[in-house]
Order: sequence, then structure tokens, then C-alpha cells
Amino acid sequence: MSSVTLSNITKRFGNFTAVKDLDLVIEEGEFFTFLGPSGCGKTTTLRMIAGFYYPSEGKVKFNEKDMTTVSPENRNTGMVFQNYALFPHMTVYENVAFGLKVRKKKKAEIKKRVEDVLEKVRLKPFIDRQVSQLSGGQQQRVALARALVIEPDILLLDEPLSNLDARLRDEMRNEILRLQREYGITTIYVTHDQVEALTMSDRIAVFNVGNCQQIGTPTEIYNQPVNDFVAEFIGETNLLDVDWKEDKEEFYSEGLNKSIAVIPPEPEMSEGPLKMSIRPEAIQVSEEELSGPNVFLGNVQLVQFTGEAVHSFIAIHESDVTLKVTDLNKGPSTYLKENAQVYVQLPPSQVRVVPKAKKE
Ligand SMILES: Nc1ncnc2c1ncn2[C@@H]1O[C@H](COP(=O)(O)OP(=O)(O)OP(=O)(O)O)[C@@H](O)[C@H]1O
Repeated sequence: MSSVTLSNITKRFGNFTAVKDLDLVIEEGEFFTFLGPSGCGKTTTLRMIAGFYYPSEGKVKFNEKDMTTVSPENRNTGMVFQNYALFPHMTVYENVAFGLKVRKKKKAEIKKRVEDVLEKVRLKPFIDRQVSQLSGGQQQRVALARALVIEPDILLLDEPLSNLDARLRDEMRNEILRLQREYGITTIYVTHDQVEALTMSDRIAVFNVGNCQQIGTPTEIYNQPVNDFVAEFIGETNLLDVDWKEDKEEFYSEGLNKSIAVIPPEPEMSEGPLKMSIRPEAIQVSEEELSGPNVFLGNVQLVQFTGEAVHSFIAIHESDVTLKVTDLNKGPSTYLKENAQVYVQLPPSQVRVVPKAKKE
């Protein structure tokens, strides 16, 4: 097991900067996720940790050891690629044994280690099957076994579940977590799927166009996003422009035409353009009159049923604002009716005022 330290990492391809000034410490045994939209630099960063790319600037360390320009085969990392990169005409055994053969291990040791790891990923019955005759989920397990069998210090997973259907993705998510806990291995996981990131990670780094926007635990990232990009990318949220009114010491929403009570008021965020973010599940709605701060009258425009949840879109009176509200499905008697007039409250403790993300 190793910790990974990235100090001031920049990666340029010609004139294009794919990753900029990245500082990051991943602790031993941690499940750490790089999350962000397509093209934001997640894979490039992972490849610099694997050694497939060397950084243009900055240092990569495993524990205290400088690995910045060490070749991939001398890093002892196990990597699982998005397309698995298996040898289709070899058997499961041959695929998994490959890395050990390259490392010139003895035949008996190879056999034992391959059988042990196939037991762990529950593929022992398929040991002699050709990889091309396996399902997507089974191939994914072979790729995991192949990465784990070399007993890597660090496991690197690049969008490993993106080729699987939704049900299999759920199953493999649990499977990867189970293996990670069993081996206690430092794991770095790349995804653009926020649910994968939130459910699996000890900590997440949120990337956007080559920049790391925030590092934190799933609950920190979801509940205390540092800017509008993070608030919008992780989960769903209602975002509205707000201004800080110095004279009255309060936030004002032009869209809602009203001052907005916020606890705590966070005056350090009063410089530059600001947004308020409120999660759809945090908004209170009632057909009965509501009292207190941040109460608005609105009309229900649309009600969408997803099975476990009900989403309602509420147009606030005398404004252009439509708020999305989400409630767990508590039965048909609780669904809002389209066109009904309702009271909406944005609880001050749930409103978060954040700066707009800087555009680089
Ligand atoms: N070898 C390369 N040469 C030139 N540009 C590259 C190279 N590799 C990546 N890039 C560019 O760097 C940027 C970041 O790419 P990267 O693959 O790291 O993104 P990503 O966040 O992993 O995206 P995705 O989720 O689509 O895989 C992209 O704009 C990409 O086109």
C-alpha cells in the first residue's frame, strides 16, 4: 500500500493544458475518486500516476519516493481500463496469469495466486473459459482480477463500469468496494458518474477543465459545494443569482424580487458574482399557508413520477423563477396537483450562497 502525492502537477499537450497546478494527497488505503465532466483531465491525471504520461511540471510521489519519471512497469500499480483491454482469445487463467509471467514468477506460485484471486472475484468456475465467451460483468471481474493479482500498491480504475447496464453497474459497484475493503488497497477511481462517486468514495476531487475545484468527503461535497459548478455537477440543485446588499447586510435575489435569509450569512463570500443553491429535496411545499422567512407563493407546473421520488416544478408568482422540488414517494395522496397554488419555503439553513466558478 502507498500514499500518492501530486505536487503542482501540470500536463500540457502542445499548447493545450489538460491539467493545471494540481496538488493532491491520497492517503494509504483510501478510496479516492476523480469526478468531472468529459475532457476535464481525470484520465490524464490517472495516467500520470500510472506512468503512461509524465507531467510537464510538478512531482508524483508514492509514499516518500519520487516516481515522476519512473516507467509504468516499475511502479507496481494495477490498472483497469474502460474497455478492459483483455486478450479475448486467451482463457481467464491466461489473462490473469499474464502479469505474473512477465514478472517471471514460478509456475506453482502463479497457479496459486491466480486461483486465489479468481476465488475472490467469484470467477473460479470460469477459469478455463475464453474471455470472449464471458458476459460484460464477468469480463470486468477478469480485468479486476488481473489488476489485483500482482498485489499492486495502488489500484487505478478508469471508468470501469461505463460499459455495463444499470443493474450490473450497481452490482459491480458493491463488488469493487468489497474487494477494495478486503485488500485494503489504495484505490483511485475515475468517473463522470456522480452516484458512483458519492456511494463509493472516501474522498472525491471534483475536476473541471483541467482544474480541481474541490476535494472532500461525499457529504462535504454535496452539502458544502465551494462554487456553482460543484453544486450543479453533484446532485441536482436550484441555482439563482444573488447580490450582497452592503447597506442592509443581506442577500437579495433579483429573480425572486426578495431578500433571502441565509444561515450562516457567510459574509466572506460577498465579493464577485454570487449564486444561491438550494437542493430540490430541501424545499418545503404546502397547500396550507407557511410562515417564516423565504416563503413564496407559486403554481405547480409539472409533476413527474420516477418511482422512488416525485419531482414537482413550481413557478413562483411575480417572477421568472421555476423551482424544482423533490419528495420521496410517500403515496398518491401526497402528490402535488398540476396547476394547484402552493406555498414554498426555502429553509435558511439549507440555502447555500456560493461564488461562481472561475473560468480559466
Ligand atoms: N495525448 C493527448 N494529446 C492531446 N490532447 C490530449 C491527449 N490526451 C488527452 N488530451 C486532451 O486533454 C483533455 C483532458 O483529457 P482527459 O482524457 O484527461 O479527460 P477526461 O476528464 O478523462 O475525459 P473523459 O471522461 O471523456 O475520459 C481533453 O481535452 C483531451 O482532448
